Amino acid sequence: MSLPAIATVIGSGTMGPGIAATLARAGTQVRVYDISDEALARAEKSTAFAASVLDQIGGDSAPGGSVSFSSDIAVALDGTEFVIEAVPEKLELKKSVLAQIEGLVGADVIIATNTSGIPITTMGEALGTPGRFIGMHWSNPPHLIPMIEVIPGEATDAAVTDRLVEIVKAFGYHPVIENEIAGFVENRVLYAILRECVALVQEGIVTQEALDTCVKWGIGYKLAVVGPMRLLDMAGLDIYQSVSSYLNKELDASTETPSVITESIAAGRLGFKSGGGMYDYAEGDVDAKRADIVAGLVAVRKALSATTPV
Ligand SMILES: NC(=O)c1ccc[n+]([C@@H]2O[C@H](COP(=O)([O-])OP(=O)(O)OC[C@H]3O[C@@H](n4cnc5c(N)ncnc54)[C@H](O)[C@@H]3O)[C@@H](O)[C@H]2O)c1
Ligand SMILES: Cc1ncc(C=O)c(C(=O)O)c1O
Repeated sequence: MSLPAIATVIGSGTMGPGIAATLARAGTQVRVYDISDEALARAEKSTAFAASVLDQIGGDSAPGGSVSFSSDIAVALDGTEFVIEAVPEKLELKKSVLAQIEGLVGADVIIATNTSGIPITTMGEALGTPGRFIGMHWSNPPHLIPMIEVIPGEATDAAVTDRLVEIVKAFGYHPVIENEIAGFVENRVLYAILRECVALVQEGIVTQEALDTCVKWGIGYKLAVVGPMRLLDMAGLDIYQSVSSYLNKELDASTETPSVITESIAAGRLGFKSGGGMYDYAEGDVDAKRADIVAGLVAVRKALSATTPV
């Protein structure tokens, strides 16, 4: 199982640095490109931080890996074997970036996208050679969550899917191959959970602190160890039938983004990145919370690696 010798990450915001650090630790020379010099400067720091977190997890660090940063896309793509696009989730922007990439790389270079759920076939329309294009959906934070959704579009060559699975396994992550569907699998499940959680808080059924406690120490902890399909076996399918027969029709089924979210965004409250969102954060609180989350994820990942994969 071999990794690409040289890979390029296009877009160095929330996701790019952790992706770069993960591939570099496995031995790949990673080039990171962004249109924003400020984003590149921030990414240098967050890539170094992600690398230090990977040291905490332990495991092998392959020789030869490195990360370099460039504001010149031609430099970042020169000689590359594998490209991961991680620019904002806007279809037209992604299409134009993909076309730009295609014009600068060799015909055999795989182009992957980290889209959270835009159909791969739709994005692939931007390319003259869509057979080389595939979804590679990392979960945030990408250097800590060792699962990647692999989503071929209608035009993706089977050999490209096979090669991506090989690459994912080579850096020690679990590849999950899926048929194409909007939102893919992980975000369909996550957004079903988030829709119900936000509705319960917005309707005043529960405070957000109590909701977070319930999910973290209840289903969150449990689902980290037992997947939903096996949880059904653990609970009993008859129990699921009884409860779902009266509960499913009560669950939130709204199709719009809830007002508690749109009003927060309108007020400039986006979460950690703006210093406030669902919660308020005083000076230093965001860094402390991020450190707490990283420590928890490192500990849980170590514990889970001693259990069966499914
Ligand atoms: N944030 C998450 O939790 C998460 C998780 C999984 C997947 N994703 C997906 O990954 C992708 C990136 O998300 P993110 O959260 O890192 O976004 P982000 O907004 O944090 O970062 C995007 C970066 O792309 C750069 N950029 C914009 N236009 C560009 C261009 N033309 N060329 C190069 N760089 C450009 C921006 O300057 C920015 O630094 C999106 O498709 C998103 O849906 C995000
Ligand atoms: C809220 C939210 N939306 C999308 C994604 C990934 O595409 C994530 C994540 O990876 O955690 C997320 O939390």
